[in-house]
Amino acid sequence: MLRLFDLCKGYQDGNEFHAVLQGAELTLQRGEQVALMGESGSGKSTLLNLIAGLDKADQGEIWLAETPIHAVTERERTAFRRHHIGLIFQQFNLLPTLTTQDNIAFCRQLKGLPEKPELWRTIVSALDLKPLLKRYPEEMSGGQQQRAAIARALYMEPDILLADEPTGSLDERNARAVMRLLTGLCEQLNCSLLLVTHSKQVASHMNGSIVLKGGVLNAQPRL
Ligand SMILES: Nc1ncnc2c1ncn2[C@@H]1O[C@H](COP(=O)(O)OP(=O)(O)OP(=O)(O)O)[C@@H](O)[C@H]1O
Repeated sequence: MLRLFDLCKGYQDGNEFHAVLQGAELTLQRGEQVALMGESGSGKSTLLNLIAGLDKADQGEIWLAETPIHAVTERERTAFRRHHIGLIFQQFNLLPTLTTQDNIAFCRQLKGLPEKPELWRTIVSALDLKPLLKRYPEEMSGGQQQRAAIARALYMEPDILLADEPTGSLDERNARAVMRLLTGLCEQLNCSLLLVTHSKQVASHMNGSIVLKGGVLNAQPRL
């Protein structure tokens, strides 16, 4: 599903070039669920942004299924993202003018898929979003917005889900429930999951872990 070859990305910092990714390589099979770990500032969000096609690598290749994300135009990357990639980012990115209900439906509509009431009910109930469906993002707490963002990403039935600390704003009980839902639904939808976390407990829900260190990715033994 996802293959990364020799991925390099850095940022200019005044007169100095700060290398973040220095030849990162990864293969993620369809349906595989992997935790992406690494110290703060090691480049995990940078890596997700490149895979999502929101930023361009300096060097290397990103293949999602048969699409060379590194080589297509920005327009093609956007179209690919809408159809195939679910995103749960740290800033949630809910549309402020839409209610929770409309935010959750939004990405599925963009993809041109018809509604799927059974999947809707499963997601809304598992994430405990029913009482919040009519609320706008500004009327919700960080954890509630995070749950809405998770629902939106899952309801579009992506081929791959990129999640940046999706339980970071949740208490332990909610975090466990959300991880069960995320991993269970990804399995049901045969969706690959690459999930950034600092928590070994969260990582233990996944098939495996990789650690980003010194700009490269290293597979970790099973936790
Ligand atoms: N747009 C940018 N311009 C300059 N430097 C950047 C930019 N984005 C990220 N960086 C730098 O790249 C490095 C990696 O940042 P990134 O956010 O990917 O790390 P992270 O592993 O996701 O961190 P955290 O766990 O704290 O979220 C950091 O040193 C950061 O300051």
